[in-house]
Amino acid sequence: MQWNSWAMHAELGVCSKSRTMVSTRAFSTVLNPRGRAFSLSHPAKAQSCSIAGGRFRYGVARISSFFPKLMWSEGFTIFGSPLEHACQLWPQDYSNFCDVIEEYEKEMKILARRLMWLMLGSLDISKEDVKWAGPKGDFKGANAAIQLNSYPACPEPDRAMGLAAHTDSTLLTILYQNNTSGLQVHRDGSGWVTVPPIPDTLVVNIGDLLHILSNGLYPSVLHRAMVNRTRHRLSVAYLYGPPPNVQISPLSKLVDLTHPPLYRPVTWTEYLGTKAKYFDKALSSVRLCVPLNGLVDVNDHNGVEVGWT
Ligand SMILES: O=C(O)CCC(=O)C(=O)O
Ligand SMILES: [Fe+2]
Repeated sequence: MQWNSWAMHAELGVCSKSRTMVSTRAFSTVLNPRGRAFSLSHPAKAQSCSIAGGRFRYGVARISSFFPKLMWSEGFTIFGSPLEHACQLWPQDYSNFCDVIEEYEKEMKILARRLMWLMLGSLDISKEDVKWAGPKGDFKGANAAIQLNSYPACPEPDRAMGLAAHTDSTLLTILYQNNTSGLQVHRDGSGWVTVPPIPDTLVVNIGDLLHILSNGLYPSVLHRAMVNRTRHRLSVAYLYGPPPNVQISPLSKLVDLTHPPLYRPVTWTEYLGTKAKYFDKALSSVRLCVPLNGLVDVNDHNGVEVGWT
């Protein structure tokens, strides 16, 4: 199978079961501006920053600290079960939110594993080649988080940015967008390309860890989110990564004399720390040598301006 390496539209009919479509539709209820998460009062959202040791995080994008201006967005990050926080945010009625998140998480985990093996299989990588995937190749120890993003309508969309250009620190990210455009990916030669929402379709973005694992054969995708003058945009990112303390390095089958390992081994935990410190220079900070084709990492943005005016 030929994969488009910058972003893939994963047709749900092919890659998953119809239950995932139910889940994505249910998001309209739990995320709708007049519905749930983002309609909470500011104190309630702020409170969710501080409960239960950061398993549920509300706030501005983590990458905000690298930019002088605030981004036009807010987000909830959910690690593991949302139950404890949802109980506190909606004491009378938390089960719908939890049910949708938990069902979605279950479906995404299955889809992420399938996508991993489709992509690795295309490189001739089999279960024996990825020890940390486990004897059954089910990536049992894999870790994931769900990131709910909200981009309110913006009166001056040309002067604001929803989410500035970045690559994800994941193996892959499976993205659901509501019916409002905003996601753009960067392609060499073409510049910023809009990835419009297509009903019942998810977008798959390659993250930095798959870039490392594939020794650059699956380059991570530089992407950003624009805002809209009249429409409130919502997106849900399923951030999929390896077990936090497993060393990720270029797979030995992909390395030889003419294809030396381009990156040193790094754990997800370590890489997240590196990203928090170096942001767009994170991937090159773990690079061992320049690829023979001379191309630098997309994460270095190939000279692309990551800010906005
Ligand atoms: O909202 C989007 O389309 C992009 C979200 C994103 O890039 C992220 O959550 O990392
Ligand atoms: Fe992202």
